[in-house]
Amino acid sequence: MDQLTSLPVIDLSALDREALHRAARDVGFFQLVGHGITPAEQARLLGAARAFFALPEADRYAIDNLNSPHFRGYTRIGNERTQGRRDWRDQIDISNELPARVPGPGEPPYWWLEGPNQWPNALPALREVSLEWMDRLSAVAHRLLRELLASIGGPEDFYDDAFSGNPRNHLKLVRYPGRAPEGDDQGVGVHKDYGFLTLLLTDEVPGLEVESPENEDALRSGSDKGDGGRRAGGFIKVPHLPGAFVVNLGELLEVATNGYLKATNHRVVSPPGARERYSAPFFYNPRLDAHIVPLPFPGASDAAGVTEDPGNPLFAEFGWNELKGWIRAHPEVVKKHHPELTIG
Ligand SMILES: O=C(O)CCC(=O)C(=O)O
Ligand SMILES: [Fe+2]
Repeated sequence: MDQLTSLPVIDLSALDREALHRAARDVGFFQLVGHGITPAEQARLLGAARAFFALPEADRYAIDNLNSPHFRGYTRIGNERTQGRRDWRDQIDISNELPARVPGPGEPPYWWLEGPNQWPNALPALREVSLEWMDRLSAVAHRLLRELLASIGGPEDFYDDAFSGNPRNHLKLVRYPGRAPEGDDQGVGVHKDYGFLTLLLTDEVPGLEVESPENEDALRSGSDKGDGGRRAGGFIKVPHLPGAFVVNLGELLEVATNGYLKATNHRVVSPPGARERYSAPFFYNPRLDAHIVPLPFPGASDAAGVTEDPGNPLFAEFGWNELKGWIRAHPEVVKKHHPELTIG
C-alpha cells in the first residue's frame, strides 16, 4: 500500500459502503462528514470545554477525580499515564448519570465504573451541553456502527442488544496546554481505544497522529524493533477538517471481527510552546456486562486473530476491557479507592 499521508473521508449522508469497508480494514481511522451534527452544536460543545478549562484552578480541583471511586471528574495535568508515562493534558471524564454502584461480593469490579458524574458548580451549563452531546453522538455512532457491520457483510443489528439498557457512553473534554516545561512532547501516549467506535471533535490545532498501516505490517512481520509503538516514524499527522469527526475503531471491534478489523494505535503530540489544543473524544461503548460474541461475516474464517500483546490483553466482556484502561491511566485513583484492583 502507498504511504498514507491523510485519512480517508467517509460521508454518512451518501454512504459508499466499499469505501467504509476499506477505511475500516486498512486504516482503522477516517474523517466522518455528512453526520448531521451542525457546526453550531460543535462550537457549543467546544465552547463549554474552553469555559470549563478557563475556570479558576480551585473550581476545577473541586471536582477532582481523586474524589470519585467511579473515575469521574477532573484529572489535573500530569496525573494521567499512558504506557506508564505522564500525559501532558488535563481533562474531565463524563459518562452516564447513574447512581453510585458498589459491586457486591462476587460481582465484577468493573461495576465501580458506574456512578454519578461530578459537575462544576461554577459552570452549570456544562451538564446539559455534555449530556445532550452524548445523546446526539450515540445516535450517529449507532448508525455508523450498523453501516460498518453491513459494509463487511455482517448483520447490521448484531450488536444492538449489547447496547441496550445502559450502554457505557463516555465523553472526555480535553485540554493540551502546550509542551511540558522539560520539553516532553507526550500529550497522550500511544494507545488504542477500548470500545467500539470513537468520534473525536478537535479544534484547529494539530497534534493527533495515527500509526500508519505499514508500521503495523512491519511490526507483525518482525521487521521492526517492536517497542510497543513508541518508535519515532510511521505515524500519520491528522489534519483538521472543519466540521468532520475523526473516527477510529476500538478494541471491541477487533475482538468482534477476530482481528479482521484492527484497533489502531494513536497518540497526541503536544503543541509546541504554550499553544493550547482542545479536543472532545466520545467513546461509543456497549453495556459494561456485554460479552462480545464473534460477528458472523464472510471475512471471519480467514481473519488473523486479535493482536497478541502480553502488555495489553483484549477482553470480550467489555467492563474488563474498560476497567483495564482506567487502572492503567489513573494510578492515583486506584491507589486511593481501589488498591485491591488488578487487570483481569
Ligand atoms: O485529543 C485527541 O485528539 C485524541 C485523544 C485520544 O486519543 C483519547 O483520549 O483517547
Ligand atoms: Fe484515543
